[in-house]
Amino acid sequence: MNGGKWVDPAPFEGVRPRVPWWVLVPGKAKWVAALVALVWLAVVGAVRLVLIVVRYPVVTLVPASAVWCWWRFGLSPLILAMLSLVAGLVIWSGLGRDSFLRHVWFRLVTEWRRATVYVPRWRSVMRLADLAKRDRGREYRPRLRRVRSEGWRDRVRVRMVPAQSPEAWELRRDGLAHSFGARSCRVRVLKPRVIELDFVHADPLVRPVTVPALADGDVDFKRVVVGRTESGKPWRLRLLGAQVLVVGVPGAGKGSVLWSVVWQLAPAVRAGLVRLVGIDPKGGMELGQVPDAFDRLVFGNGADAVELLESIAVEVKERAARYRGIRRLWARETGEPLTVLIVDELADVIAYQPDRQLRERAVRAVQTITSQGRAPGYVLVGLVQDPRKEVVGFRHLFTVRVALRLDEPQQVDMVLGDGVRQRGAAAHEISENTPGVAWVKQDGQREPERARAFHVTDDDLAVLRDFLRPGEVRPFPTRPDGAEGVAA
Ligand SMILES: Nc1ncnc2c1ncn2[C@@H]1O[C@H](COP(=O)(O)OP(=O)(O)OP(=O)(O)O)[C@@H](O)[C@H]1O
Repeated sequence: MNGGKWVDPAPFEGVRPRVPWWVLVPGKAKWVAALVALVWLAVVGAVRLVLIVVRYPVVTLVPASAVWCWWRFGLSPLILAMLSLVAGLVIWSGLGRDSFLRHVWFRLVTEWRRATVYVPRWRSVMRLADLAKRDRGREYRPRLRRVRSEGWRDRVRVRMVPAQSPEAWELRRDGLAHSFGARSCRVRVLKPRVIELDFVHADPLVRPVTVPALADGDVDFKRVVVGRTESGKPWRLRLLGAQVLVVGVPGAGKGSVLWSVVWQLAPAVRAGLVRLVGIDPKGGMELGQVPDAFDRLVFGNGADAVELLESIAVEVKERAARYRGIRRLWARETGEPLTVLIVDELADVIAYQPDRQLRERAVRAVQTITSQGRAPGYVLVGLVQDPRKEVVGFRHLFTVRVALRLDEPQQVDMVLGDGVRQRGAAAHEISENTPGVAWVKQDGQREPERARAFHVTDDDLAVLRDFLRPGEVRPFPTRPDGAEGVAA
């Protein structure tokens, strides 16, 4: 009222207070919900803690035990315990270097590198490499999962963000390697959305691999050991049911792959289970070193070589016809030897032969052997320097491809197939100082493997010659009871 006159009050302009939704929940339910949330947080926290302790025991358990020991017993017992621990580790490293490295040293390096390299740099590298994405204000960043150091490489597991493909990582391999202080980086797919990055710090194949002792014994033709892979496992080369192409520039070590195969097959050759046939267009410089290993051997790339190829192609067809409907793959029960045809410098026979007719006959025979020889037990191991299409036009018929040192990156694609170089198979970067090192790709296996063939020295070849002396070679096993058919 103002002098008896009504004045409207000013409208209320205050902001109506907004209360969170849970304030409206009845009191009892609120307490129950809070309790459930607390228990949930405690469980998640405990699980995470256990995971951290299991994954990184050194940086968690050692300081925790030290603090407990100090608190419980005092400083002197702690120092004594530490000294005993160090002494124990030194003795362990002396007695069992490998187990010490695996269980102690590499674990330490793992935890050190995770804490000092990967965790601190991860976020910024992901952003700068364009591997983290933003959508409606939210950042999607690849998750850094388990890290495992093996001395020469760090294996870093990553969970990709949605809609990301491994190719996005393969394209950034070099940048990632530089960012994390590694010499190179390779990408492997583990399962959907999870990949593993190999950050390589050193080459574990710098030292030559010596051949094992020659001894009679069974040879598994699907897994013939011809060297060592970079993870320290035997390099197993499939021969049975495969055709093998070995490519490398001069001096890359093709000879060592060839002789590693012969070395491992030698007991089977002596037992008559394997028949080696060889063509050496270089006049016998290579295969002529152990001529007794071969059932038939031709030096040169002329008519003799072509006739040999044609006779093998005829055998392939004849054996395939006999096996048809009875067996799908050669086995020793057939009583017939597995035939391994080794052609050193295949291009000399099928591409560089100046006589067109001879060349075409050789190509036809080699194509027959590679395309039909798998089931009846005929394996071609072909070695070439130049993988171009004009030289080997039917590379796809070789199911196992070995790329030793090559000159150009394009040659790697030619030998190993498209996309394999992108995953890290850099055969063109193999050092001249490590002959025998190769990238191997087998059909049906996504990831290529890096390995080094045995170093078969002249002395080893002398041992091989001795082992395969003619007197020692037994006759090929005849078919059971001279039967025409083949046992199933
Ligand atoms: N696996 C290996 N480990 C260590 N040294 C090797 C290995 N393979 C080859 N070498 C060495 O590298 C050199 C060249 O090897 P090799 O003659 O086998 O190469 P290549 O590719 O067959 O060459 P070319 O095409 O000229 O015949 C040789 O001195 C050999 O001793």
